[in-house]
Formats: sequence, structure tokens, C-alpha cells
Amino acid sequence: MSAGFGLDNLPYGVFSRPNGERRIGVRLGTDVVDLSALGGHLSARSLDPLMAAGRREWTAAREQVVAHVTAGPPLIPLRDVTLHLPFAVADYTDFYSSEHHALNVSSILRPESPGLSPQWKHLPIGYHGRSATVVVSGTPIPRPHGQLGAGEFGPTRRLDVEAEVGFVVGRPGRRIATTDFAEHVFGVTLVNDWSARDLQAWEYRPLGPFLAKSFATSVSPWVTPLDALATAPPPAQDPEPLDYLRPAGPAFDLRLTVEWNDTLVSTPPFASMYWTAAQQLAHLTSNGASVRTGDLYASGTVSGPARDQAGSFLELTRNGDEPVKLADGTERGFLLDGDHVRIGGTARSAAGTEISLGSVSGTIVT
Ligand SMILES: O=C(O)/C=C/C(=O)CC(=O)CC(=O)O
Ligand SMILES: [Ca+2]
Ligand SMILES: [Mg+2]
Repeated sequence: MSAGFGLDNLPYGVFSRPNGERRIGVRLGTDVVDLSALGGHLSARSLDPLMAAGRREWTAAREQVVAHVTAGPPLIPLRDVTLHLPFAVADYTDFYSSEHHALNVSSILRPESPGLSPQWKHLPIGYHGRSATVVVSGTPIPRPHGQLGAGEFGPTRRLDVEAEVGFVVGRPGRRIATTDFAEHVFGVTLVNDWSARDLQAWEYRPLGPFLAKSFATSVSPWVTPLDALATAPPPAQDPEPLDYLRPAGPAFDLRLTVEWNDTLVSTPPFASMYWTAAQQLAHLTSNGASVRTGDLYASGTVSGPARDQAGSFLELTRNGDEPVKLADGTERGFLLDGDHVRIGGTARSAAGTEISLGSVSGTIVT
């Protein structure tokens, strides 16, 4: 649990102690280091002022934090604190940028017309989600209700997860060039875009996801600053994208894990994503729409080519038809009440080491 949380990482979070106020901290091993005495934006109650300040201040703050942590500050055990949503989520956008995921889902949900839609390799497809229901890891997830088909309303029978990587916007902007990605994006966090597949199948044509995904989206309490991450070459893209989507910008070598009731069921590779986060932000703002501090955009479900690299249970179990066996001997197609899902992640750091992105978890309640 402590591995991957050294000086090369130092993700930001917001914590409180019993009856205490919220403070900004960084994670070191299984402890938190309180940054409130460092002054400036680090003394705030959330990451919002620091995030709004821009790249120069982000790099300066990180240097200050590294010096502070190196000097041997008091360590507060994680078990003694409550972790909160570290920033106010402004708008929430979700993309659909894994080719493997898009192909899998189309063959399961649209067997009559499988394959990528005609625009898929021309633009990063996405939809605007619901920021008010973004919750911090550990928040229980009540099973959503909805229309399951014609004439039927009730609790979903096909409750699913989507393992995703979230990008947190710091500095506002519009028409953001892919080359300005790092001027606007503060850091990354893990996301679980809970999805009710029966509601989704019934409601989504032609406008896309609505109530099937708006009931809850969970995020890790930790935001790893971009400065901590190594960049990787972007994926090959054919056809060549339009000018406003070029150059593709950096990719990131992140590896996710999905645990279902503590059984590891999948290891989605983020490096297999088709569109980069820089292209997603450029596209999102290409019409003149602004982004503001606290905007969260998610990569889209991360699925690799193999079955055990699926970022959703829809794919892993072929819509429930091929259940997975858990360590306790039981089988699952979709989530049951009481089930617990934990999505973890690791990354290659700017220092060349392997660091942890923490995890995002949730338990289904009635
Ligand atoms: O292809 C579809 O109809 C549906 C796809 C999704 O549910 C995925 C979605 O939310 C976007 C993503 O996470 O990739
Ligand atoms: Ca999603
Ligand atoms: Mg969601």
C-alpha cells in the first residue's frame, strides 16, 4: 500500500482529522504530510486556488513541497484522516477514446452493425456528464433506478464500472492548442464511471448517455501532478487528424487494475488509448467553449486488446453471458448489492521509477 508513494510522486489531496478543518496534504507512503504551514495556495482548504494559479506556480509549489518533505516533517497516518474531494468539480466530460473498448461495446450492444462509427478516428467522441454527482473514493454507491425497457421501472440489473483516467483542468482557457496541454492541465486522477447498462441500452439513442451514468462517478482522493509523470510517444493515428488536433501531444504510460471483491479481474493498459488527453482538451474547446478551474475530463473506458484487459464488466463478461469467477468461488456477470470495486493504477514517473496513482473504490448499496 505504501509502495510507489515516495519523493518521486507526492500526489496532492485534501484531508481532515476528527473535528478538524480541511487541509492540503501530499501522500508519502502510508502517511500524509500536512502542507498548511507552507503558506500561499498550499494553506487553502482545497486545491482550487493552486490549480487556478497556472503552470509556473505548480512547478514552484512542487519544489517547495519536495524540500519540505525532504526535511522530515511530522507524518500523519492515513488511517487517522478523512480524505475529501480535493477540488470543486466544475464541469465533467467523458470521452470514448479506447479503440478496443469502442469495438467491444459495439459488437455487444450493436451486433447488427459492429465496428467503429464513421467519425471515430476523425474526432475524440465524448459527452458532457454531471459534475454534481462526482464523489470521492469510498463513498457508497446506491443502486440506481430507472426505465429498464418499455413499461418497466426499477433498480438496474446491469450495474457496471468503467475504469478511466481523469484529467483535472487548472488554468481556464478556450481553443486550447494541443501544445498548451501542460499549461492548463494540473494533474491526473483515477475515475470509475459507474454505468447502468440496461438503462443505457434503452435511453441512449440518439443523444447518448443520460441517466445511465449521471447517478455517480467516483474519483481517487489523490491528484498526481503532471510534473511527476513521464511522458511517452503518442499512438500512431491513421488517418492523420485535422490541424487543430496536431501534434498529438504526450501519452502517458499508466497501467490500471480492477479488483472485484478483492479478486483482480482486469489490468487495463492506458498506453493503448487512441486519442491523447491533449487532443481531447483541444477538441473539447475547439468550438470556442471555455474550460474553467476544476473541470474534470475522463479518458473514456480503458480497455486493452485482451479479455482480461477490459475496463468494464460489460466487456469482461460479454454482457453477463460469460461470468467471471471470484476468489470466494462465486460468479458474477454484473454488480450485486454489497459488491466492492477498487480501481488502482501505476505510472512511470518523470524520474523513471514506478509510482502509484492510488485507487478509487466503491461499494454498491441498495
Ligand atoms: O458505445 C456505446 O454505446 C457506449 C459506450 C459507453 O458506455 C462508454 C462511455 O461512457 C464512454 C467511455 O467511457 O469510453
Ligand atoms: Ca465512461
Ligand atoms: Mg458516471
